[in-house]
Amino acid sequence: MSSLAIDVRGLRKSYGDKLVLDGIDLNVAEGTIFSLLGPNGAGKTTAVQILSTLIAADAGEIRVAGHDLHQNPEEVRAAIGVTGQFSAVDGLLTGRENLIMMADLHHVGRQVGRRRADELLEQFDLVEAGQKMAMTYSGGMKRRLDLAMTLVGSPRIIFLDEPTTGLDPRSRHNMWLLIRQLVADGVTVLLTTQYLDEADQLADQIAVLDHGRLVAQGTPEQLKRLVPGGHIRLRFTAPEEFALAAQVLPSAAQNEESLVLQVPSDGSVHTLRSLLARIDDASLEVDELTVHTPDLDDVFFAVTGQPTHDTTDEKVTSK
Ligand SMILES: Nc1ncnc2c1ncn2[C@@H]1O[C@H](COP(=O)(O)OP(=O)(O)OP(=O)(O)O)[C@@H](O)[C@H]1O
Repeated sequence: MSSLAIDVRGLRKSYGDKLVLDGIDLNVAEGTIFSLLGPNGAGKTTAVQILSTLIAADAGEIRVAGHDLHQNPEEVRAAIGVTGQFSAVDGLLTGRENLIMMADLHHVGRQVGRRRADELLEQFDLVEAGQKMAMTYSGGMKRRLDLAMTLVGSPRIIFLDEPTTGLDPRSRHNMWLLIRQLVADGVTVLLTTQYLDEADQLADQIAVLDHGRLVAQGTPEQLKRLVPGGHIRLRFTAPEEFALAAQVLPSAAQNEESLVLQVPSDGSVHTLRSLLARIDDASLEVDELTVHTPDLDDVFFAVTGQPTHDTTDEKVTSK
């Protein structure tokens, strides 16, 4: 038995002329969280659908839970759970009934099924809600129930396809706690997400998928090292101070509207000191100075050449 929960080599998939996965390799170690990160349409869902036996690949060697996916799809299915973007929750059933229905599908037996349903309602903070119809649930509750339903069959590997898309910050945070708990209990999680902070928060390993190709792979820290430095952000109140600073610091990216300069920086104290010296020498009145270490947004930009959709920073143009 290998210690890889998922081992993929040369996975390819096209829809007609459209190449969706262009020969990707993935190694997911048992008991870890692996995040497939990419923008809309990158091929994340397609990869999950293939790995969970829902659709067939055109090419590639794939082992999931130690089983060859082509030769032993039944064994793979028995070892995995999938929570997709489209919920399996039946709105006309109560939360508890949904869980019991799932237990029946897994043939776990009546008593065991009911006990498991109650344990999961407890674990997912749905004890009270468990008696109510799922159609009355909030988005966060529905996602929790959906994940709980995935766990009824005690899978060793769980595929979570964008588990927090559309959730408010608190519900996202709750979901993260639950996902971490699953891994602490020994489950392996393959998680797709468009959210850099989610991959950063949860993943042991991240693979960045763009147009069907893996453009970067590593731990969050390794990926951040791809973008040395980050920047120091200087904000001014007076336009003339901003203009003067732009002359003194020609390497800085400028945003004239918000009077902000971004000076590239390797994050070292030395660089910060020399910047402060230049500011002092030119007697610049800086309203605010902040140091930004690189985050996954920077990585994403560096490896795909495009910003992520949820970048909230003001627009800063390079000179
Ligand atoms: N059944 C299909 N037939 C034709 N094209 C498809 C089909 N399913 C997906 N595609 C295309 O394959 C590409 C990858 O889609 P996929 O859903 O895997 O991306 P994704 O990274 O999961 O994006 P999202 O975040 O929007 O779910 C897209 O261009 C999509 O339009």
